[in-house]
Amino acid sequence: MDAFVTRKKRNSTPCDSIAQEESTEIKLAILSSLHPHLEQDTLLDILLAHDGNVEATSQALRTPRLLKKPGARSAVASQASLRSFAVGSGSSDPSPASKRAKILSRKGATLHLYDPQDISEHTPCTIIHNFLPAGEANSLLLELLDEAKSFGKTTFKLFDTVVSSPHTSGFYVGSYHELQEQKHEYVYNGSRMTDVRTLTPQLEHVKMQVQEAVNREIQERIRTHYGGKKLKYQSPAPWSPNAAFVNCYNGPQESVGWHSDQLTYLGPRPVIGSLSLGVAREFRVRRILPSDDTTTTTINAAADAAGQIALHLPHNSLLVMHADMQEEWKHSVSPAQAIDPHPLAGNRRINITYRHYRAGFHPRNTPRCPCGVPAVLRAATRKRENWGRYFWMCHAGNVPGKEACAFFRWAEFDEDGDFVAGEQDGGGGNKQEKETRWEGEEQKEQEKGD
Ligand SMILES: O=C(O)CCC(=O)C(=O)O
Ligand SMILES: [Fe+2]
Repeated sequence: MDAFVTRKKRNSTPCDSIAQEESTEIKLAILSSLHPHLEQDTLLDILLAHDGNVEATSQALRTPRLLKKPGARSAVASQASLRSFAVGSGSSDPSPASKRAKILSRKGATLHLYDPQDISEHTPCTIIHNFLPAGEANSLLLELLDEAKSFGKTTFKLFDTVVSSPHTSGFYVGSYHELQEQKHEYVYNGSRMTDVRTLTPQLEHVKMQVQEAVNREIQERIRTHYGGKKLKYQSPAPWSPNAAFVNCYNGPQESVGWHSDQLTYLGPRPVIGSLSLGVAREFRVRRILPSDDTTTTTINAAADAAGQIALHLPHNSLLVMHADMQEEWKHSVSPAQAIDPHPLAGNRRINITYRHYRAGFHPRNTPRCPCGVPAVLRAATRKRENWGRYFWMCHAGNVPGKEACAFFRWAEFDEDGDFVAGEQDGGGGNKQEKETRWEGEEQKEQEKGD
């Protein structure tokens, strides 16, 4: 960890401000892995109180009397239903929507939403309770509890520290051919996946039901939230999942920290169908706020943490994360103080995220950086002027024994989120020359914007 904490700042590159934003997430990931029983908000508060110093924060957490009192602590606001609030309020403000917006904008508060209509109105998600016939949900739960016995924790390298996710997971694809491709061509956090499985007949069967429901919800979302037109870069093709990540959270302390799902293989504006089984847990979402101040990373992080919304995901609920989710919001499953055991699962929660890996984003089609590791696709969220743009960057920093290089390239897509002609870069050719040219151009572009 020392290497990370005392890491020297690199020379200014186009992705420096992005790296700074990332560093708060990384610090939180390290702290989460060292103190898995603590909520991300608490870790963030204490990290801020220790000026962003991970080592001091971790030391203080090991010795509670050393804790600096954070200046502004997160409040927790519980609101069973925004609708009942709006109806019951005697305020002179005529618009229920503006009343809701006021509650939602309360900085530092966590708002608990249960009602599907509230969730759909105020988050980029929709929820369907009692999604599968009860017997089918139970049978899938039992099968996946059994599968989960052999799941592992995802570990990844963050500078000199190997961090492992505080839950276990398994990855499933549709065919043996896809399984081989996943093992030998795809790269996650700089490593290859060794445990890839084929979808069980039950996972396949449920996939078809999820597919139908998600496509219906996408159309509804377009009608009710996007003014009748799909989002720019959202794929116009029907959503057809071809992979599933299955997560197992064994006990109240198992969790997943704040993140957005990787866009690298899903492409921009992806939609994800997420089915929860077993113990009910809290799924939190918060908006990503752009910030134009590159010097106060920790303050930005605090602003970022404002206005969390907690959704409750009971057994047999399908959550659709819509196309406005990954680029504009982050999500997490926070550790719970207490849970209600489930009759079949005990303390365990199973979550299946069905995803569509786009053929155009197969690693053979996407840029590789000079270190030979496929580049990672990210949405620019740091600076207001770059909002809505995407970039490819080196992910070698997460490969054990490799240093990240300075590779950075803005990504360009057509209206439907496919690469524009000439952008594809899987075939080699004048790759090095092209990359150097791109980097130079983007450096200039960035300087103009600063
Ligand atoms: O467990 C969940 O509900 C969410 C899991 C998740 O965010 C993920 O797998 O990326
Ligand atoms: Fe996720």
